[in-house]
Amino acid sequence: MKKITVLGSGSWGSTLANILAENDYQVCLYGIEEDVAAEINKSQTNSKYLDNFKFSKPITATTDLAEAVKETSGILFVIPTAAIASVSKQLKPLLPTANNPILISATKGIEPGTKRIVSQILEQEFEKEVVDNLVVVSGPSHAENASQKDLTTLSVASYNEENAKTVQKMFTRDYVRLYTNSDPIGVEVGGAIKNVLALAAGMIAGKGYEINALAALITRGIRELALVGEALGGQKETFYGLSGIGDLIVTASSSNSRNWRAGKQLAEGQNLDDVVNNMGMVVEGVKTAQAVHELAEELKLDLPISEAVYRVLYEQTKVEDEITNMMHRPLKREFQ
Ligand SMILES: NC(=O)C1=CN([C@@H]2O[C@H](COP(=O)(O)OP(=O)(O)OC[C@H]3O[C@@H](n4cnc5c(N)ncnc54)[C@H](OP(=O)(O)O)[C@@H]3O)[C@@H](O)[C@H]2O)C=CC1
Ligand SMILES: O=C(CO)COP(=O)(O)O
Repeated sequence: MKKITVLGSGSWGSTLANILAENDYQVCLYGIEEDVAAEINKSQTNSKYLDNFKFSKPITATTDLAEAVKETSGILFVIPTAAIASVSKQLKPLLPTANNPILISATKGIEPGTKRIVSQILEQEFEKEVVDNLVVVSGPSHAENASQKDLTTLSVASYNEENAKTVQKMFTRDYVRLYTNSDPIGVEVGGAIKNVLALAAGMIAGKGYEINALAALITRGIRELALVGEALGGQKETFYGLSGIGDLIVTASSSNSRNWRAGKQLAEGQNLDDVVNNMGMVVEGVKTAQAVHELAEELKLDLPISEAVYRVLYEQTKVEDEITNMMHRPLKREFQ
């Protein structure tokens, strides 16, 4: 039985760990919370992050990184973007060289300040050849739904096609279908930027707007996602696939989205610190909104929705004022 290490014992880490266990991998889930690891080892549940969920086949959990990666053949990153650099630094001296484990990232975000996507963070922490073999898994997939076996599709992207095919097989189930993709940058950027747009979707819902507004947000939003994605080196068609428009649809239309819920709570008048602290799970769009703002300034990109989200988060502007301003922008052609 091949061992796979999953870094991150939250909702998505547990869901992906379960799929691997169902496919007969020996799964070791690493996290920083002793109580979560103890519960998983005792009862095969993770009640802090997933309701009505039990691992289908036994897995083990640990807070010891060295134990987690010992003799592993694959390492899956499912921790928040903000933790990728520090965990990679701890991981580097522990990496088993004998079996050269495949690295996989399911984390979705852009780091503010450095404006790095996850693969660029990993590239600076590990040798280049490690990252050339990296596989990115992303797409429309709420943990709450996939863990209950809702039909789920994902992109699996790598410059190394063999690795992409290997990971495609690792996660394939009768309820999970994956498509290989050779544009990891486009897949990563789509997965990160949709979180900012999902915050906006939650904000319009919080102000009582309905399906017309949501359709406008998704359609004008995908334009922003594609603009940033192309500027960062992604391929246009990727943004109209599962990791782009697909993930934007799921995240902008479901109350299972942490980003959508955060946007709604902000529009209802809660402050950002309370929203983030009370969520109990990572809201990646909050930091990514700052990174996207920095990218918009540097690359001179016109991103009205993302910039409105940034101002609500970091300049305390009111959602209703941002909506009014958006609707009163100069009239223009749909396609410039
Ligand atoms: N949830 C979902 O449906 C999906 C999430 N994703 C992406 O997956 C990533 C993880 O999300 P999700 O599972 O929802 O997040 P959660 O908040 O549910 O879980 C993240 C886990 O990582 C832990 N963690 C934080 N810092 C560290 C660290 N330094 N070392 C080890 N563990 C750490 C957290 O612990 P603590 O809580 O104590 O901080 C928590 O257990 C995000 O990038 C997200 O965008 C992608 C697809 C679907
Ligand atoms: O990435 C996700 C779904 O594909 C999860 O989005 P949230 O982090 O907003 O819940």
